[in-house]
Amino acid sequence: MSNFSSQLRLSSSLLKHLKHQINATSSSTSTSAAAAMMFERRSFTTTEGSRPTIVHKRSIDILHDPWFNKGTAFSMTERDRLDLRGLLPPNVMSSPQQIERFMVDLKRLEVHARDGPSDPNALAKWRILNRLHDRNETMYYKVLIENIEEYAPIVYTPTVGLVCQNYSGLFRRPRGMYFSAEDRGEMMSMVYNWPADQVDMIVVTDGSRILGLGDLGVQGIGITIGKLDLYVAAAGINPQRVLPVMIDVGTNNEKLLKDPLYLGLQEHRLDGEEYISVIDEFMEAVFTRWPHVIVQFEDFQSKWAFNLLQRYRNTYRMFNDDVQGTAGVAIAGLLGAVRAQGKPMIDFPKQKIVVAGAGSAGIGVVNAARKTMARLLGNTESAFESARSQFWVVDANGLITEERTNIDPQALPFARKAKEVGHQGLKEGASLVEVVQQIKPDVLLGLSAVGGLFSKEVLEALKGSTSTRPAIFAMSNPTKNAECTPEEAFSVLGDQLIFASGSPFNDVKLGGGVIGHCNQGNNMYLFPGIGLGTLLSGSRIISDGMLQAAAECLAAYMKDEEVLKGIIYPSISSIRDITKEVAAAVVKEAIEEDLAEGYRDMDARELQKLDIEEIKTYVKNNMWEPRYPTLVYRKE
Ligand SMILES: NC(=O)C1=CN([C@@H]2O[C@H](COP(=O)(O)OP(=O)(O)OC[C@H]3O[C@@H](n4cnc5c(N)ncnc54)[C@H](O)[C@@H]3O)[C@@H](O)[C@H]2O)C=CC1
Ligand SMILES: CC(=O)C(=O)O
Ligand SMILES: [Mg+2]
Repeated sequence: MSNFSSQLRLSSSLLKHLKHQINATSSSTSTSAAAAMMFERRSFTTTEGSRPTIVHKRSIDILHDPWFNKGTAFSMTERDRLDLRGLLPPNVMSSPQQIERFMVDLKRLEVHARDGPSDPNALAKWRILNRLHDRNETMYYKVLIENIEEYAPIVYTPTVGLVCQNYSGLFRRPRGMYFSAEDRGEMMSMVYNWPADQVDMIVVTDGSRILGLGDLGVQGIGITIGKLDLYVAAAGINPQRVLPVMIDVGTNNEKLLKDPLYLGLQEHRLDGEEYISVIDEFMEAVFTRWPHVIVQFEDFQSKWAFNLLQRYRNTYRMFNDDVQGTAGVAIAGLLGAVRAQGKPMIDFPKQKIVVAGAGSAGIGVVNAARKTMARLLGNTESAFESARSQFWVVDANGLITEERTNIDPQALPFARKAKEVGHQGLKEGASLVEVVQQIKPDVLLGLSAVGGLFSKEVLEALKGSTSTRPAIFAMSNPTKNAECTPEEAFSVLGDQLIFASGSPFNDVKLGGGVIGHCNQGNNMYLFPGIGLGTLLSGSRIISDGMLQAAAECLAAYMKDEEVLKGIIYPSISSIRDITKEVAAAVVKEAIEEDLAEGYRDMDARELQKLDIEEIKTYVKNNMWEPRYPTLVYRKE
């Protein structure tokens, strides 16, 4: 017998012996010394029969202790008793249900792997990374930062979409906080269940529109985790100071409402004043505990995205990523498309832009693009008014005109006059292909969540574009929801096309050594810098000027020679550098607008003295790096 296997046999017989001792004699005086030591190490005492187990830890420490953790099976009274409220999804599961959920997920793995976006092993890779995240945060972020190009598509779009769709099955250890409609009146105390005294960045969702996948209810927590992974990897926000939040106000997804293994509240979504009061309570609670936190709203259905943004943006440090982050990234790309035509920036207000999708993202983009055009034309009222006529917005019911009944107030400023579009050979509800045929736009931008919307017919129609380099932004996520693929687009429109997509695709080889570049037009190039810049400036709010500065910085990041090749966004491998630049631009603007109140030792007056290079150094020095700190033990 080898030395190793004899040791194994010895230790297994010792284990058997210990087990026997523990089972047989937990109340007996003859409990073995070894078993007693084991009890002591685990810091609990146990008693026989149905008497409770005494634990000497609470809250997150219990969830992280495999000996005590019951996961979703903690009853509501236990959750209250042990300060666990908010640290678990709201639906209490029985032990057999937990096991069923685990088994269903285990069996589904192969199916999901086949279902995966572009990488058949994407979900398996996510699981491996997630387990590392649970075990060793520093190492996890080191791996992510050093391999960001390879793993951003796993922790973020597209795989994060698949993760959200299957979150009830994938859920193992909780991450982040859950506030549910059942917690009304309790949130102010619940926030103290979170173990960190300092939180810099919260990403919150209500799960109502996750990427282009619709209402995923409580499972939407996955997107907040993915976004915060980028905050750490790209912006160097300390991972101990980020908090993903899910506000579960129910779901209108009928499949989830009927799924016995669903982890969220199984009731229809709250609406109206009831809904607003939950979000108000959440905002008040988090800003009471962490007055300097920044809250990023993510993937709220459009009606609430705009409403909540208006409600909070002048009182709290918050922004809506889908409305404001996406707009900035689109502006940078649209300006890039002008440069790629060899034209000066002042030509931007002449661009004809057709937008498919009038939700939070589409309307956010047209609003910001209109303001940018107006600014380039002198920022007058008439410039703002005339810029409106550069946009044709098409939604599920076709071209939006003033003849539309029940028009969404957000879309109203972009509703075309019936007479005007009549002259263009169009009418209310005209189809996308008709609009493209008649308008011959410079840019076709998709934020519709409809995969394949830019059909062959639409792409053929774009061949009539009056631009020398027409541009397509197929920005919907995840991959399956992209309005078209780069292969489809380049095959019809040829090598002069400028192409960007929301989720990553490979470049296209067009023959003769020519490359059709696929840019990733995703708000990930801005939101980390907006958050970091706001944090380090200590700005009270996030102003339009700060968002504009971020977008202009991203646009200016690209060199002429890249842009002329059709490369309008940076490679994701430089996301940490671009984020530093964006954050510095945001800090500078906050200082100029007199909003900056300072951060830690850098007070408002010190900030005022910094030039842009010094601001960049200040930003860089405040970005967290994944290095192991030296640890020292001290007795309590
Ligand atoms: N690349 C990026 O950085 C970002 C991408 N997005 C993507 O944008 C998409 C939309 O997001 P939201 O605006 O919040 O969603 P939403 O659901 O509020 O809006 C979707 C819009 O598309 C319209 N639509 C549906 N079918 C259509 C059709 N056949 N033709 C034209 N329009 C159609 C709807 O009427 C609606 O106006 C999602 O897929 C999301 O992933 C959102 C934010 C950032
Ligand atoms: C990228 C993003 O925020 C979205 O697709 O919703
Ligand atoms: Mg989003």
